[in-house]
Parts: sequence; structure tokens; C-alpha cells
Amino acid sequence: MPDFADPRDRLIVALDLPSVAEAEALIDRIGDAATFYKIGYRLGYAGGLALAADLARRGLKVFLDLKLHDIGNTVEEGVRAVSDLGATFLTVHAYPQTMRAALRGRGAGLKILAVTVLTSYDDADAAEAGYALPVGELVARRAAQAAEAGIDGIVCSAAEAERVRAIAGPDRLIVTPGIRPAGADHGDQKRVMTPGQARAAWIDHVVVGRPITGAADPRAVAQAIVAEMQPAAP
Ligand SMILES: O=C(O)c1cc(=O)[nH]c(=O)n1[C@@H]1O[C@H](COP(=O)(O)O)[C@@H](O)[C@H]1O
Repeated sequence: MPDFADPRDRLIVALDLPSVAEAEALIDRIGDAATFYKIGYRLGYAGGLALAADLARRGLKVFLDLKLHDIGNTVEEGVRAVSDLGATFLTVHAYPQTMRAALRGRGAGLKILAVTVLTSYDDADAAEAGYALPVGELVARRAAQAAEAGIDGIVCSAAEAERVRAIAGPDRLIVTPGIRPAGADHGDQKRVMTPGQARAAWIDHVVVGRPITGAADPRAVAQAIVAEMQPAAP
């Protein structure tokens, strides 16, 4: 079971918002209930990279979710270009060339996460995209390739986490989006589990966006998710 000095670090709040001002307002409302924020390309293209550096300076942890995938040279230099922002995590798609290039380009302190199969995909979506393997098999194959490349962490759905843990070993991070508190709207997510199921599957970090960004009381939702991620008292 992952051992975190600060249990709040296990929740990563996805700042999928249109502007830095709205992201700042949400961070203020959440207050000390969260310590880790994800900036994807929606906010990244709207000033989010400067916000990432600012949050890191303020002592918050930042997950830069750029999901890079390109020829090796472009990935390597792109990763190098964002390595000094102070982020903790950066995503690339789990293609062997891409993962190896990202690891060459990253600076000290930045961990590269490989996105296996997006949590909005089920078997039919994978088939439509031209893959012969069911999603679970594709995740397992990409997790093995990620481990072979020496990646720092793997992004998958909580449903595949135990299988990925067996493939990737105890020290690689497992990060799972597609997390919904019981009863919450799934939106476009197809491979979904609750924070409690994620805890039981030995997941290191969960990523949660809309259930928090769209909540009347985002701080309370963040606190409830952190509490649900805690191991039960003996
Ligand atoms: O890399 C990611 O963070 C990611 C991978 C994946 O397979 N599925 C996935 O939903 N995500 C991201 O996780 C967040 C989930 O947001 P919500 O569905 O609103 O909780 C979004 O920012 C997605 O871009």
C-alpha cells in the first residue's frame, strides 16, 4: 500500500477550466483540502504554464498533463522545455519511442507518466481506433512497455490497477482518472471506479475533475475523496 506522509497528496484535482482566474478562484475555495493540481492543455493554452510555475513556487504540487506524442526529437525537446517549471508529473502517451524520448528530456525532479489507454475508451472504442486487443490487454501491453522503458508512473483506469501493479512492480506510480464518488455523473468516462475502490486497488493517486470543479462545495468534495482514500482504521 502506498505510504504518503500527507494523505491529501493522493488526490489530484484536474483544473479543467477556461482561464487562470477561474482556476485561481477554485484553488482558493478548496483551500488546504488539496495539495496537488493538474493542468491540462485546456488551461495550459490559456496561461496555465505560468500558473503551473506559480503554484509550484507556492509549494503546491503540479501535474502537467500535456499528453505528448510526436517524433522522438520533438518529444525530447518539448519535455526539456517544460522541465524547469517545477512540475512533479508530466504525461506522454505510452508509445515506446515517445516514452524513451521523454525520459531523455526530463530534468531532475520531474516524473514522466505514461497514459496507457484513455479512460473514456472501452473495447468498442479501441476497435474503432484500429486496435485488435481489448482495452485490458492493451493496457497490460503498454504497462509492460512502459516498465521496460523505465517510466516513472503509469496512467490507467482503476479497473486495471492491480494487473498494472503486477506488471510494473511496487515502485512505479499508478495514477488513475475516471474516478467518481458513488452516485456522481460519469460524463464521458467509461472505465470508472470510486475513490474507495481505488484505495483497495493500491493506487497511488486519483485524478478528479468535474465532480470537484462542478460542485457547489468543491472543498467538501475534495475532503470526502481524501477521506475515502484513507485505509480503514485497524
Ligand atoms: O492523463 C489524464 O489525466 C487522463 C487520462 C485518462 O485516461 N483519462 C482522463 O480522464 N484523464 C484526465 O483526467 C481528468 C478527468 O476529469 P474528470 O472526468 O472531469 O474527473 C481530465 O483532465 C482528463 O484529461
